[in-house]
Amino acid sequence: MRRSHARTRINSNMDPIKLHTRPLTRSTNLFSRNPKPTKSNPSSFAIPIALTATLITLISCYYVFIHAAKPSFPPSSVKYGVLLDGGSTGTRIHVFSYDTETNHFDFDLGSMRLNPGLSSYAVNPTNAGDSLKDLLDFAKRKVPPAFWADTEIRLMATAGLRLVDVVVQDKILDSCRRVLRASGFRFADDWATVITGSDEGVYAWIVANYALGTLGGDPSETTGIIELGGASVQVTFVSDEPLPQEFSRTLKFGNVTYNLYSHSFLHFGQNVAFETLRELLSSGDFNTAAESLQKGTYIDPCSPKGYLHHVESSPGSLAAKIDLSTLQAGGNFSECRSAALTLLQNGKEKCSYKSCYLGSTFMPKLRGKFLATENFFHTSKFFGLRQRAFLSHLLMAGEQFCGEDWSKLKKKHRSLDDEDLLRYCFSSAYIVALLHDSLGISLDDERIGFANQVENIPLDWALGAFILQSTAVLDELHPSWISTIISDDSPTLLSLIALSIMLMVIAWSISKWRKPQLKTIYDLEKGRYIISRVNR
Ligand SMILES: Nc1nc2c(ncn2[C@@H]2O[C@H](COP(=O)(O)OP(=O)(O)OP(=O)(O)O)[C@@H](O)[C@H]2O)c(=O)[nH]1
Ligand SMILES: [Ca+2]
Repeated sequence: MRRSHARTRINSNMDPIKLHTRPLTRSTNLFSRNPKPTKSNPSSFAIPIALTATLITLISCYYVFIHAAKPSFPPSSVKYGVLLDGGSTGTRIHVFSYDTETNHFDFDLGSMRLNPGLSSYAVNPTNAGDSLKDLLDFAKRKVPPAFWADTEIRLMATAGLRLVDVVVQDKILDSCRRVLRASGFRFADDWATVITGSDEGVYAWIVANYALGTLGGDPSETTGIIELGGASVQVTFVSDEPLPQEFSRTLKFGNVTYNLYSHSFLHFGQNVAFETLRELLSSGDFNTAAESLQKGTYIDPCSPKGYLHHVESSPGSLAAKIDLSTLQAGGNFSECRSAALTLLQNGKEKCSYKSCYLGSTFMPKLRGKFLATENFFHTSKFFGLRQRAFLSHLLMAGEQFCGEDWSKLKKKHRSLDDEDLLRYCFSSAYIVALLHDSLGISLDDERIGFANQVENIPLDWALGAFILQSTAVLDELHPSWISTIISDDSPTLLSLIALSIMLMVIAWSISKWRKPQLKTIYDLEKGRYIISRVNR
């Protein structure tokens, strides 16, 4: 075939390949009129199709006969962890897992809470361990038995036990150690301890920034935490101020160093603060603005009018029952707020640091964004506030609640028991006195987010402790995209499908690349069709 002639006449950049076809009329499109079907070269298409079919068959076989058939037994790369959080109002057990291959944490294997807390065993400390048994049974239902012996269990007690005399603390912990040794999980006696408030704050900071994806990133982009617990308040955030050693924590994640201020303010937790305030009011040691109506009775501005006080015990301390019958409910938000502020500022005159915002304890100026958790969250949720709500909204809601008559409040909130409903006058006033009057957060500042979780990650300091315990190098902590996108039950299968799709695309493009682009053209000189290759 004359290449040059064929080329100039038909299309100069075509290399004709010789094939017999039928004549073409003038008006016909070069490609129409179904020329006699040319016998295509089977090898040019069959390869990618065969490859793809093989791949899909293999994957289906894998999934049907291997993956799906195998018992739901976690891979050996999975490590379980059980952590008991010994809080002042209750003890809760958390079961977590961590896959050392995918860096993937599973936080929602379950948690269970039992009230009251360990500190309520101060009067009979040797029974404290028995309070853990139901919690341990719960954990054993979550961890496969084959993993129990390798699963570490730790008890970390917080403010509730910090308030108890050290001798009693040890008796309570020994009773717990006895039960934990016999639990079937892996346990060592020094894994049952009262952790420092500073550690508690650091663990909470870790889980918050892990959940926000800022752990391992720029320190100035991290988020601080303020946790209002039952017996203590934790404040932890990155500070660029020089910090006295007792308040300073340095954390390294990968090549990033975080200089943290971290402190736990004991007695400032909401439950203990409320009990302390009412104790002071009932003994007449607290000069509130409102005068008592008759001798021997005192106004309680933090309880809505019509609420009847009764004899109360204070969990977590050795104190005997307090007689609150001398109190008369006189719900008044601003008076409750100023009474709360008096509590928070108690001892400020003894401040020996550059700045003390709570009592006489050092705290640098708050900087950046904060997540306010636990009671901050519960109270904001009760008043229906948005996550990033202004304190001014809480102030208005608190004023209305405190000023409402108790009988009306009970009708409006039938599902809540009296003690739960009562706390919202004090908690709203206490939070404004804490965050605005003491820490200086303005009433219209959006820096504060009220939350107890970020997406599906609970902001439990226990989780932060497990994260530290499970991973040596935290900067790998943030899970890779593949482990966050793919659900836990089929990472392998989904990645195989992703792989096969990729291979199919590669196979297709190879076939396209190798398969010559052919055109059917009519060679006038020869009076017949030929198929020619298109050059790129
Ligand atoms: N309003 C409200 N408060 C709740 C609810 N559940 C728990 N709380 C309170 O929220 C606080 C829970 O914070 P936690 O940190 O768990 O308290 P804790 O661990 O027992 O106390 P600490 O030892 O100080 O940490 C406690 O003051 C509880 O009384 C709830 O559903 N509603
Ligand atoms: Ca707590």
